[in-house]
Amino acid sequence: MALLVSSWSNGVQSVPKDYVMPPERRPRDFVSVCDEIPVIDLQENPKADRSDIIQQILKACQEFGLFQVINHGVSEKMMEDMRVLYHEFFNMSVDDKLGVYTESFGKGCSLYTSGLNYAKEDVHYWKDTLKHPCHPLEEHTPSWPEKPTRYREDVGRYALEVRKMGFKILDLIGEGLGLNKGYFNGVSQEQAMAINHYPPCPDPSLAMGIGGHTDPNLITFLQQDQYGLQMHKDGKWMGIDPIPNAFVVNIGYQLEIISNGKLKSVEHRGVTNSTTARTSIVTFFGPNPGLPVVVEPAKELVTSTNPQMFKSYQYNNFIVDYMAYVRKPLPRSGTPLDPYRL
Ligand SMILES: O=C(O)CCC(=O)C(=O)O
Ligand SMILES: [Fe+2]
Repeated sequence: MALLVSSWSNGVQSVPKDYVMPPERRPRDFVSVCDEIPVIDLQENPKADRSDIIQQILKACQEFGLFQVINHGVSEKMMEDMRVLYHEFFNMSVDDKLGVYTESFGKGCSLYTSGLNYAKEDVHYWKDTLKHPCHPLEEHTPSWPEKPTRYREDVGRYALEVRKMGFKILDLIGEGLGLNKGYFNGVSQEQAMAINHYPPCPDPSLAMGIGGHTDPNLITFLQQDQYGLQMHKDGKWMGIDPIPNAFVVNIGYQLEIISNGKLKSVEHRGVTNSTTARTSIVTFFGPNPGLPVVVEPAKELVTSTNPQMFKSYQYNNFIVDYMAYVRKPLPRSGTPLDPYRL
């Protein structure tokens, strides 16, 4: 438990040496917040009908692999309740957190620190994460934290609301790509949450909250309370403006493959700051990583002028390869998509 950054970092004056990133992995240059990242209003009105919204989403997924949504249907009250709940969670006593604490990332519900393999890392990330599966709820809520006492009920309701929003957005993407309605149902049975907590860091220029990575799943929805998220585009890191009550939506590897390369997955990372703790509440949709779900470019998108770009494969195998890739020491060559290209 002593390992959790939130349990030892309060008041530290300097970054401990096993958290000081080598120069090439530091946040480096000042990164400005990018105001080109699309903010899409999901509420249909006379000015923005469904086909307008679909076009905006597709364009954003092709150019950026990431966008923000507002008027998405998840109530502001519920988003605020989540912020308060997780603030309380990460400020609980060590004893209260012990029930879900694990030495490293694992299956089921776990509270762990840094990256996916603390023991084997040469340098650690300035982050603690609580993560757990969410669907179906009845199967997973018994493994969730018991404290704060409202945790299971409130997070359960949030997970259902985010699920509705998620499928609404997937339907819009599917319609825009010309896929059969419900195409994504078979590749989005898994819904999981990761709540990342980045305590204030005495020198954010030396440390990293979460290193650059691309999500392996289908699509990700992120709620954030402070600046810290950055995306990599055209060789540069760009900051993402935290808009109150918006969700950041980013494309994962599976959606890039299913769209036969039309939609782009996006590399992103999280930096720390010296004054305020930051918490991101992240929901991942994707195939079940424990099952041999077949993923491949949608047949509708493969034509003689648009030949198939990726192989057909089983998602459980993809995840094994992805985990092996992210556990390799840096710098790594290639990307986890390379072995799947045709
Ligand atoms: O905390 C953030 O802003 C990024 C989190 C993230 O990328 C992830 O959990 O996959
Ligand atoms: Fe991510």
